[in-house]
Amino acid sequence: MMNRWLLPEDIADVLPAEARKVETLRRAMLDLYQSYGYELVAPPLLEFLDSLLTGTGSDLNLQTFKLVDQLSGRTLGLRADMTPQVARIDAHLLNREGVTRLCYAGSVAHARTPVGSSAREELQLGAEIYGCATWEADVEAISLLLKTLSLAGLNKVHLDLSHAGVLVGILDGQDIAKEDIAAIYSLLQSKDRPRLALWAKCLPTESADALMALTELNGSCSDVLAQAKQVLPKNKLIDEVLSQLTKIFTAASLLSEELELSIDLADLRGYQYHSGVMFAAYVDSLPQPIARGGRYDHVGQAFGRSRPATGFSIDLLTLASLSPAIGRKSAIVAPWINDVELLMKISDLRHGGEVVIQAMSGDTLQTAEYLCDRELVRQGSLWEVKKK
Ligand SMILES: N[C@@H](Cc1c[nH]c[nH+]1)C(=O)O
Repeated sequence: MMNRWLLPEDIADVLPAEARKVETLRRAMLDLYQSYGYELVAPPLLEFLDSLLTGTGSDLNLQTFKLVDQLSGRTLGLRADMTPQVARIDAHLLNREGVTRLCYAGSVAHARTPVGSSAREELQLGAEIYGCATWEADVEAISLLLKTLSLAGLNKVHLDLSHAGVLVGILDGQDIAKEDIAAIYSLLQSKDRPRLALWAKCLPTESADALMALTELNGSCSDVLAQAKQVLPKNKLIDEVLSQLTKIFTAASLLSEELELSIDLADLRGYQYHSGVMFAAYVDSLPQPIARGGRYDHVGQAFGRSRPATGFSIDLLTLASLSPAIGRKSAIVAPWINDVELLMKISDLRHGGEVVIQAMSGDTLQTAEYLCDRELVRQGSLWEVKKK
């Protein structure tokens, strides 16, 4: 007989001790974001596909599960990323003029398992800043990301900076179709030098050389920035890209002593909606980035209001799996009998923060999360806590 509880590939249950860890981290992070003035939002799990994907690229479309709405007959998308939804909330619903800080935590699903991962469902946690076009917002996002990792016990972090505008700057002034730019972008993402060289042949020498040089522009920030100034074309867009990267690198290097910073100008791992500085954070024992973020100034525009935007997101399930274990909470065992004194005592203890488990008949109290090291025993007419 078919196993009825077989789960789809790369979809899994989260069992008690792990689920508690995830929830403890979720609460800690949302409190942290609140202490910085971020407001919590909760966009829906499902939306009409066209609005869910407004202002994003084909990469997010490929990642999105689709289903038919029985009420409207229209196609719905199950979100694969909450960032564009939060941009919609800022652009459309809040309609504020100044800087808006929003945070969120919710499930997202990927139609295809992301490279290097073994899960198609994530508990995405993130923080986004709208209405600030300058480096302070990017640095605040990076700083909050580092605090998030540190609160989860991960202090040794490597941050790779990149910029979605480099390619635009290299191809500036060339008559190249949008689809061709997307094709070059994905070759850069996969660092496919031979096929890039074929594309480069169609470009003027300066752009062709810069495109090929891009795949080598990675390493320590100051070296890469100095080299980039020499090999990339000299135009306004490239100047802007390099000056933004310099500002962010300088400010980020002051954030933590344990932070290692590097630049990889061909590391275009972000989604196609990213438009400016992008970053990816790496920790030991995970080959793929633990968190990603960056600028996406054009998503709000697609919702009718152009707003500068930057932020980061991280999968809480992955974060919890790398975070040191939380010790088992100790608990008090009480009998399940009709006794008003006992019920009052239990209520007081729970109110005071203790875990009290009332053992039912035949209950062997096998819990992954609680260590039952004390019990409630009757002393005359009173109930007292004694060591087991
Ligand atoms: N949601 C993006 C990261 C991001 C958040 N904000 C800006 N960028 C991702 O999953 O790659």
